[in-house]
Amino acid sequence: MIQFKNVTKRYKKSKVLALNSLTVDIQDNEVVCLLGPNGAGKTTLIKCLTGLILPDSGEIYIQDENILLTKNMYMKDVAVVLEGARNLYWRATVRSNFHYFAALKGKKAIEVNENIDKYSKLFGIDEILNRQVNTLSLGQKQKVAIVSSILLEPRILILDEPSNGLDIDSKDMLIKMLEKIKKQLNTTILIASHDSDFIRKIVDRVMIIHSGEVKKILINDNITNTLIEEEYLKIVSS
Ligand SMILES: Nc1ncnc2c1ncn2[C@@H]1O[C@H](COP(=O)(O)OP(=O)(O)OP(=O)(O)O)[C@@H](O)[C@H]1O
Repeated sequence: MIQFKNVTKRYKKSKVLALNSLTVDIQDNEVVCLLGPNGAGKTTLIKCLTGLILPDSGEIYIQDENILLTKNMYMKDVAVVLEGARNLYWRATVRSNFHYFAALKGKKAIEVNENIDKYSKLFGIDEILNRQVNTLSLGQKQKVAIVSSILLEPRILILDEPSNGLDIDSKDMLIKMLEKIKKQLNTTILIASHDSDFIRKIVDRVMIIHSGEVKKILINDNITNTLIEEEYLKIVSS
């Protein structure tokens, strides 16, 4: 379980209170969407969870371990896929990217080759392993970015606007891919997205964030686009 307990972050330069005593739990193997307007605090929350910034106060737990005290949890357990596959080197091949990012987490090529084969086959990218990333379509890049992030089988996967720019087929492919990751790797998946149609097809819960607080949690029990949008507008305009 991931637990945010009274997490507060005020940026010194802008003096903006980006997280305001935010408290929320995310269960193991759950797919959760963070939905909120620009400036709501979604990226700040993700940055705190990945160790890129430290909150001013509060606690963040992964499996009962306070990660603000034991920073080694970040590298091992949390993987992030940035928007637009920005976490790939576009001039390198797919395989070189996999080796490079595994090396950053302390793994030699020989230690990840088995997982490269396994996950490339599972997600249908084995044919493009030797292609340079900049020759791939956006949908293929997104697949590669996700496979790169799960090679070391993280406990938590965070995706920032993963459906941006994808056509209907590629979005369906992404949904199937995330379902497989959830099922086969038991990963907890956190998605920041504004795409309500994509969200309703994949998530267990939607957390609506505004002014650095979780204002509402919707459980995905036959949730509709309209319901997500209505609840969102109610909170944003209140
Ligand atoms: N490095 C920074 N320095 C100063 N202020 C910042 C910084 N990063 C974010 N902020 C401010 O903190 C608030 C929350 O920003 P954050 O990026 O977390 O929002 P967000 O919900 O991710 O927005 P978006 O949907 O636009 O990405 C905003 O008012 C933003 O201007």
